[in-house]
Amino acid sequence: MLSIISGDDVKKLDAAFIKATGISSWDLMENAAKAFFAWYQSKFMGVMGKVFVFSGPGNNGGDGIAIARLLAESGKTVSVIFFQEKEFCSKDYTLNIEKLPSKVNLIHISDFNFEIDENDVVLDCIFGIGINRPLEGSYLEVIERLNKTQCHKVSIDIPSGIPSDEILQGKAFKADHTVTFQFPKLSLLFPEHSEFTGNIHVVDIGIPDFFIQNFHKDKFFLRREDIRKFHKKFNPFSHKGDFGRIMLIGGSVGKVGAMVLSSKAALRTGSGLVHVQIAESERFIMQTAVPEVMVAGAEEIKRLDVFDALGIGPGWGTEVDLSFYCSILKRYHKPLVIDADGLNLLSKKPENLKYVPKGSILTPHIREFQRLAGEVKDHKERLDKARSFALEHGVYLVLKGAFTSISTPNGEQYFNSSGNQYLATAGSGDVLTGMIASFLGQGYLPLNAAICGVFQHGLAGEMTALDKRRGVIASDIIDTIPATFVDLDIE
Ligand SMILES: NC(=O)C1=CN([C@@H]2O[C@H](COP(=O)(O)OP(=O)(O)OC[C@H]3O[C@@H](n4cnc5c(N)ncnc54)[C@H](O)[C@@H]3O)[C@@H](O)[C@H]2O)[C@@H](O)CC1
Ligand SMILES: [K+]
Repeated sequence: MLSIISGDDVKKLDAAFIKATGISSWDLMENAAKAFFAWYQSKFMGVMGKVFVFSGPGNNGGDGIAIARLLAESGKTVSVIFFQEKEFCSKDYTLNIEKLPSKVNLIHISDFNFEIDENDVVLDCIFGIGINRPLEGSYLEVIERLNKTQCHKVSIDIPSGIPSDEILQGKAFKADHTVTFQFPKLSLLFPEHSEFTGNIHVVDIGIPDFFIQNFHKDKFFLRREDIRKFHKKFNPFSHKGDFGRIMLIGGSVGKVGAMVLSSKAALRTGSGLVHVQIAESERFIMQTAVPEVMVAGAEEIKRLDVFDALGIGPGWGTEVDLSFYCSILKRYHKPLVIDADGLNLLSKKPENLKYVPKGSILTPHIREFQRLAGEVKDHKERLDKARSFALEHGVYLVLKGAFTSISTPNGEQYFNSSGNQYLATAGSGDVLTGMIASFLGQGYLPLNAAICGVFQHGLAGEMTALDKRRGVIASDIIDTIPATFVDLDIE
């Protein structure tokens, strides 16, 4: 898990790391340049064009000069386009200029002719996380011109113009890829910036995560290698009961498909027993579609304590009797999952939030969260609101979207790295509800259930998109859930 720290803290981190290890700031820049170079070799090997490195006056520009050297040494034709004479640039920038081989063309921006081919590569090293005001003057003109140029575009650390932790004011470089150092900067995860960041890649520059955690402890980026440790181990003596008995509640007339998807997803995630409570008239559809589920009668709804977890909301409709809903919330004393209409019904009467058992997992998408918690001006404010909502109500708030965030009752936020745009398909959220409820029913702590559910849902989306792309439907995601256990090597 990578800690996400603020731009201001990165400077303190660098200083502390340099002091503790005795390495120089130049060495750290060299690590960054080498990490980028390794990424470039793996991803851009086949791109034969020239490389244009646009270098600003700070350490982001310095990274660019060091990268230009490594690329030139590997045989690439490289030009560095600079804006400021070295006297006005950072110390490590200047040191790197002195090490630049003579075969690198060093061109002042005012002398550059912008003859860039489609196959060429532009590296954006104009500004990094040290940007402290909107772009203007020649920086703005150059970036606007580059944004209109057809070629491969890669931003180093962050697209120039975007601040590390805030929403962009004004213009920024539009990259196809952003290669960011050590951890993703918070602003790279904002939907407002997706047109600038392109694909985001995190490369390691050798600062151990425990070191970074000294500076910040409440925002984390979840990666594939982190997921195993959140999983529970089962053994050959485990029986059906160990895999949990869950109850899913929802499925009004015409919307029972949502429960078909949730219950199948729960079974594919490993639940031992899945009961559903749906509109009586839909019973036949349900049992035909998923013979493995048990359709609950009214008496089972009375005895909620026998279930290891509940999942409430998929396809429930908003005409549900609120006193029935509240009686479920009041009588169940363990964490449960609430999604879709289960959330919309809470938005109708927010005072009912007090009946939601502590540690429950709420899974709104952006619009559902807005109904629940009110309007926000941007994603930064939305994340702040998600954090305070989780703290105030003692719940885990899974805010769905690209880089789904999980806000916890103690103020932490976890950002997911798996998934793609193809998950935005009808029923995809119902699948996630089934998966999280399943893990919860298997005895996972709520945080672990949310993390494993969110990550594997995204991973299933990635795996199924390999041969289906925009043709992915929710049923494909369900079919791929078992393969995610294999892929992650989880028993
Ligand atoms: N630990 C890390 O993350 C490391 C970061 N490094 C790099 O260092 C970068 C940060 O370097 P800096 O702090 O020097 O910041 P920048 O390289 O972003 O540039 C800051 C400089 O630009 C000026 N400036 C800011 N906004 C401006 C604007 N709109 N117009 C004109 N001038 C403007 C500032 O006054 C300052 O001189 C990172 O983004 C990364 O690329 C690496 O070199 C090594 C280690
Ligand atoms: K940059």
